[in-house]
Amino acid sequence: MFKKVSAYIGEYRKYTVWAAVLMSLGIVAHVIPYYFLYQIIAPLTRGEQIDLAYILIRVAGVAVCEILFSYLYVQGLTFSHMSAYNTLKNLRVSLQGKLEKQPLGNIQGLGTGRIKKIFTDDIDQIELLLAHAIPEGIANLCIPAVIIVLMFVVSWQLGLLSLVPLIVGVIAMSMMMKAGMSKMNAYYESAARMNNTIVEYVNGMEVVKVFNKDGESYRKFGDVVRNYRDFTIAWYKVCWPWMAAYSSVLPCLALLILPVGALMVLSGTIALDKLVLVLCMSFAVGPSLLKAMSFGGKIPQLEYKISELEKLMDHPPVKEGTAGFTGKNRDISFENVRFSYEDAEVLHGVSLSLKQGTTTALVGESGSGKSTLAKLLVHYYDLDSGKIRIGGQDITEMSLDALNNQIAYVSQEQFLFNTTLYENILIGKPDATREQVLEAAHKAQCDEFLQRLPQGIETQAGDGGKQLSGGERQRISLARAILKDAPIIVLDEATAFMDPENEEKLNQAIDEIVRNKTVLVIAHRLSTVQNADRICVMKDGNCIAADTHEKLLSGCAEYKKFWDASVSASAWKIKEA
Ligand SMILES: Nc1ncnc2c1ncn2[C@@H]1O[C@H](COP(=O)(O)OP(=O)(O)OP(=O)(O)O)[C@@H](O)[C@H]1O
Repeated sequence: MFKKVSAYIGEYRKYTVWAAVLMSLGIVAHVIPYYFLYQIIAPLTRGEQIDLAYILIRVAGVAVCEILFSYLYVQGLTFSHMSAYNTLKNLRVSLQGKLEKQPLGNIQGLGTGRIKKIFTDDIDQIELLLAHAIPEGIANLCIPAVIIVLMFVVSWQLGLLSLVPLIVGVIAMSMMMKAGMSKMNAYYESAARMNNTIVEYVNGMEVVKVFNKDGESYRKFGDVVRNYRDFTIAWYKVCWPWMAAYSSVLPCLALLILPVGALMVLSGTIALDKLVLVLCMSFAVGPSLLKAMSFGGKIPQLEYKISELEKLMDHPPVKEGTAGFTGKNRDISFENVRFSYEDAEVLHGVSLSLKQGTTTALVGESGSGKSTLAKLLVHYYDLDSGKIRIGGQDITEMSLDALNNQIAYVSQEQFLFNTTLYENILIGKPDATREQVLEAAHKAQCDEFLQRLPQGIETQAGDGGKQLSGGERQRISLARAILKDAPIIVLDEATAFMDPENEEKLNQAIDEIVRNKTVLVIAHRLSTVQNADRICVMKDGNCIAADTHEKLLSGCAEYKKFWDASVSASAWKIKEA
């Protein structure tokens, strides 16, 4: 576990070592006062006289040691926290990099709540390991070990006795870990379910309010919260008795040493001042051990969290090459593409070619695989078999960055980041000038609503872009794609939220963006794609025909059926009463 985490410490490893050294020295400073106390008490037990100066010097010694302890401990904590928080930063950055390269399905499969929990809460818990458990735990274990050795030197019998609470404490702690482990996975699974459900509930609040006020979603919410409560209590219940056992046994070393030591003094086995020395030392053992043990109890939880993190990090990324784009042009070919989500194959050997500078439309029933084909082109997933090439180059040979530079993808889900609309458009080309951003917004027909907004393009998009309407979000996404000016454009239902007037405007803008580009467009309304150079008809995960609108009308019954349906739908009128 430490090995895995320490891989992310990097140059801050030495800070963790320094932290352990400083904290150990701090604890030595914390233990020495017990020797000063012994120096005050021991002469009294021997009936010797001590003066005020003798006592004051030792009291001053105690004060200096405690100040030194505080100083060293704080310095140690400073080092350990610098190391810990830099490691957390490295972990988060690395996790983000790895997530970006994973198939989208893995990420979506885990659920937003769970990923959020791993990114924030679970990684934060590693702070406990690096900033406290390792340096403080080591310090708090080393000192009792040294003291117990010293006890053996003073009196092997009392040294042996000091091991009794230690052994009982370690047994209680390991029993607690064993019992806790059996409940821990269920507890964390339930925590992950609760997180996912809460995120789902908040995202779907609108639907819940309209359709489901007393229904399934509220029930599901209540169920996961109750479930989490039950697992938490069950977990604590099995741990508490053992926790109580080691918490009460470890600090009571003096209670054992005093009666046994008294008997030894009476039998002449040990001098009284030696017993006092061992007693004084025993006061320093309990608190340190208790602290070290408290970290021990957290280790299985950390192990679980780190393994969850690893699962996320170690999942194979999509196959990515290292080459840049070396295709000879921007022709695109899908060659016998097969693809499955989990075990269900949804594309069964699709072959399709798109000529550079032409527009190809994908049409077909809902669920026929249009969006999936588009997502495969932008390499969100690896294929089961087959190839996708751009200009003859297999997309798996090029780096994701290189592929990304070739394609602007406007998907069905128009996600905007919670920053200004300007910043949202700028994502398309981070080094663009303000004029270029405004120009892109203008081309995407954003002017009309930007003028309405009090802060125009500097308006905040809100959480996920919720401040804007669906159509407005779509236009901002298009502006992003226009700014990117990539040679290949993928438009997935790009005009889905448009009213007829806006759709007309947007189609003009799209005509302008797509000029001289290789375009793959998905649209349900056939009227929007009838002028495409080629239309590919998808059915049940197959491309059953690919041709021009006219040729398909006469040669493809499935397309004719779609076309007739779309013509009759556009002729629908709501009857006046
Ligand atoms: N993330 C996913 N996990 C599992 N199955 C999925 C996933 N996304 C899509 N599918 C399934 O794959 C099939 C193809 O879906 P896809 O979204 O590509 O169809 P589509 O033709 O674009 O549909 P629509 O026109 O409704 O958007 C469907 O059966 C769908 O249920």
